[in-house]
Amino acid sequence: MTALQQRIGPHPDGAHLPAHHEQCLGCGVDNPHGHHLSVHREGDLVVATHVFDDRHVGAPGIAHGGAVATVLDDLYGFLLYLVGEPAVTRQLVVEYLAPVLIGTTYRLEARVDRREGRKLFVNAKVTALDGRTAATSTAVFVTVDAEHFTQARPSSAI
Ligand SMILES: CCCCCCCCCCCCCC(=O)SCCNC(=O)CCNC(=O)[C@H](O)C(C)(C)COP(=O)(O)OP(=O)(O)OC[C@H]1O[C@@H](n2cnc3c(N)ncnc32)[C@H](O)[C@@H]1OP(=O)(O)O
Repeated sequence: MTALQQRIGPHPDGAHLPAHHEQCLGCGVDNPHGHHLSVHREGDLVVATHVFDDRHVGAPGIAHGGAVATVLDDLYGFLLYLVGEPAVTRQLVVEYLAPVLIGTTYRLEARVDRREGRKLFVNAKVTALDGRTAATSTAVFVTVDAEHFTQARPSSAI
């Protein structure tokens, strides 16, 4: 069984979901520049509690918009464990409703809205603990076969 197949699951409700791989910018524990996202399943949602730190600053004290997009993109990547098929981002849209503050705890959640053939229409939001939504997002992922991930270099990482 490949590492990719092992990650497909199934993953029961409440389960912690495994990182895409150790070096993943979003969730890999061995990436020193990464966000070290820790994600679990809540029903049809994938959820993370996340704090952006000084490595991800844009304007002083505020998370860089690209860092927020990175984390959302990676969070969507955990929905694939629920879908049970690999897919990649074709389109990513982020609405920045309020500054995402460095050193502040946010709840991130994502879900699959609908599927049309190979296309997965997904959405997400970033919410402060006081309930205010700082960002919302939609994305289109397209399912791919395992060979998609071996184009860049031979690897069994994912
Ligand atoms: C389960 C376990 C998973 C394990 C985890 C895995 C690792 C995950 C890591 C996660 C890390 C985080 C995530 C990352 O960072 S993923 C990394 C960033 N993303 C990429 O590198 C993807 C690069 N792009 C590609 O490789 C190709 O373009 C793909 C493979 C995506 C599609 O090229 P392909 O030639 O195969 O397909 P197609 O061009 O015919 O298009 C297919 C369909 O899509 C429709 N379409 C196109 N655009 C749009 C749009 N904007 N709105 C709505 N629909 C759109 C299009 O009309 C067509 O529809 P239809 O005609 O079929 O009806």
